[in-house]
Amino acid sequence: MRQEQQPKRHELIDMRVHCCLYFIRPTGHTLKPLDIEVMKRLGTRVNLIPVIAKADTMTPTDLHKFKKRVLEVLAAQNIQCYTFPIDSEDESSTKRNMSIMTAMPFAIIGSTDDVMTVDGRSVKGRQYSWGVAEVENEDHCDFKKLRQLLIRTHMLDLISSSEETHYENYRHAQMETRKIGEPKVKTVTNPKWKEEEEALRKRFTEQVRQEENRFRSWEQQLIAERDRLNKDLEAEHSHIKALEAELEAMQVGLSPKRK
Ligand SMILES: Nc1nc2c(ncn2[C@@H]2O[C@H](COP(=O)(O)OP(=O)(O)OP(=O)(O)O)[C@@H](O)[C@H]2O)c(=O)[nH]1
Repeated sequence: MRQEQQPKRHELIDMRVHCCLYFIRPTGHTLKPLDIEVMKRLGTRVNLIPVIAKADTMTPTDLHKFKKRVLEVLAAQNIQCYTFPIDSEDESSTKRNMSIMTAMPFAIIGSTDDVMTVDGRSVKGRQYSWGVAEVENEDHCDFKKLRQLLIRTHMLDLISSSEETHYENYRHAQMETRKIGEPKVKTVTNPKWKEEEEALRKRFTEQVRQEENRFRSWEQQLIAERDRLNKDLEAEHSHIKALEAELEAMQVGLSPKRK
């Protein structure tokens, strides 16, 4: 957005994130509250694609149940995940889109190792005593479908929906709350910084309180000293008045004798 506000806009570099793969732990239960909260926030900002990691750690039945539960939670919590139109003019594309969409959330096996299958094929996968979990086998996981979506069939759609939906929403919100050309107000969200900020604020308040007390007692001392000096002054005044009266009396007493 800052690039858009510059005088020269023809060499814009697209720094937007077009897709976010959210890896879900293969717990077999359901989504954690933290997953829900984070996915809720991400879903409104970016094309969010949920992925179940380490799919080889679950049996196909458990995986199926887990996927179902995750989908139910996503729907119940109104979490916005990336979707695309299924129907296409070409029947095979419609079929392909359907198979990709029904695989969500994608269950993935990750490996960079080449291993040997029992039937003698060298594949990317994970070797176990019971056999090989193959990364690119659609019966084992959804890696191929995810790869197809990301870099073959829907890459353009991911880019354009980032632009048309997520960026437009962001732009709209920013234009409503920010004056053109003004930098974005940065808010401190790190909980550790918040703690430090809170501790600093407490220390500052405590120091201010101590200083105020010190000034108050100093003020009391000054007032007491002023009162004492005033009293002394009054006493001196009375003393002088008494002396004056005495002097006057003496002068009155002396005057007739002289006559
Ligand atoms: N069973 C199984 N293990 C996996 C799979 N993918 C990764 N692992 C293992 O999980 C561990 C973490 O894998 P990484 O590739 O380092 O994942 P990461 O997200 O970088 O993990 P962090 O280091 O925690 O950030 C390693 O021991 C991997 O061998 C998988 O699909 N199945």
